[in-house]
Amino acid sequence: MAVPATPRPSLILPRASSHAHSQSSAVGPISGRAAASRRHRGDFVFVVNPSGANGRTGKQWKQLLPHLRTRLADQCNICECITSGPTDAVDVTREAIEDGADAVIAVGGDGTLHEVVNGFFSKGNPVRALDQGPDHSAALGLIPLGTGSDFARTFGWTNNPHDAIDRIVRGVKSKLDIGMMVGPKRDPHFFVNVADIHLSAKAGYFASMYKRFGNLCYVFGALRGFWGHNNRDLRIKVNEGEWKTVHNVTALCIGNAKYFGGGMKITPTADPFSGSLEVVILQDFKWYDFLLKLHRLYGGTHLSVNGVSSIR
Ligand SMILES: Nc1ncnc2c1ncn2[C@@H]1O[C@H](COP(=O)(O)OP(=O)(O)OP(=O)(O)O)[C@@H](O)[C@H]1O
Repeated sequence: MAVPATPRPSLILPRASSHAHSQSSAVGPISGRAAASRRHRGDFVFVVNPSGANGRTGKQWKQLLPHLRTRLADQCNICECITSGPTDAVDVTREAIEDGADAVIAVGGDGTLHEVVNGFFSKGNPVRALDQGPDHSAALGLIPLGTGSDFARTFGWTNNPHDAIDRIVRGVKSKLDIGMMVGPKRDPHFFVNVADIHLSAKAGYFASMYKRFGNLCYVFGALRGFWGHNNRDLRIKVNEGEWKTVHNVTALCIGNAKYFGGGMKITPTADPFSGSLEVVILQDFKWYDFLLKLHRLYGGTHLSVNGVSSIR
């Protein structure tokens, strides 16, 4: 699917679902001071995870808020929502959009962003404002302040919140692909970065115990994940092809964007504006293979390593 190339988008509009279609109701760029006073002031909701980056997100947010208010004062009303625990950001986002928010901005890491993205949907459908016209849409935004903040890396963004505020003030928007996961009985679940199965999913789980070590938490999490890990045969089907068995799978990663694990460029050719996903499969990896090939993972040069394959 052709998507206009937009340099470094600051606010991004999720496509309605998967890669199938795009919303036509993108809001235009935020205009200058004079025009802003004549037209609707946007309501921007900042969903902040105070526990992100081992508690650093909450502290940074407190320092940032006065600056943010000054920078955005002319453009929008600012609403601050501090999450109370896991999954809270999903509900807060849904409520904000139903109440007519013009943008919901995740403040934190990839976990917070993931919850905010899922708040844009309910039972697989885009959430809509209750008393705005059908043309109204809410934008997704990000102030990356997490441990890994891996989604932001694909755009070359760092954890510098002042840069993020500059992007929000500039107000450039772009449509973004969103991946969709459908289980046998559950509502669809959406992802914007990398979805993964088996060892790397365990690594993400265990990494949460080592966040105090910064990005290294993902390396420690992976090594912990290898403890008692068995590579497994998986049956997979890609792009409406035939089902095939892939033997001794260590991890299977489906990338809409390039990075996970605190800077590992796991799906190096993924592009969230391309309309397609990249699938990378690691086969028959042991913990020592992971350590020996770690530099290749960080550099995104692992696709030529034995036991690694990529499908688009
Ligand atoms: N108030 C809270 N207390 C504890 N946990 C929370 C709270 N709010 C959100 N969370 C959970 O914290 C998880 C991790 O947060 P987040 O992703 O922002 O930071 P991080 O893990 O440091 O960053 P990254 O995922 O980029 O490495 C989220 O997935 C969310 O479920």
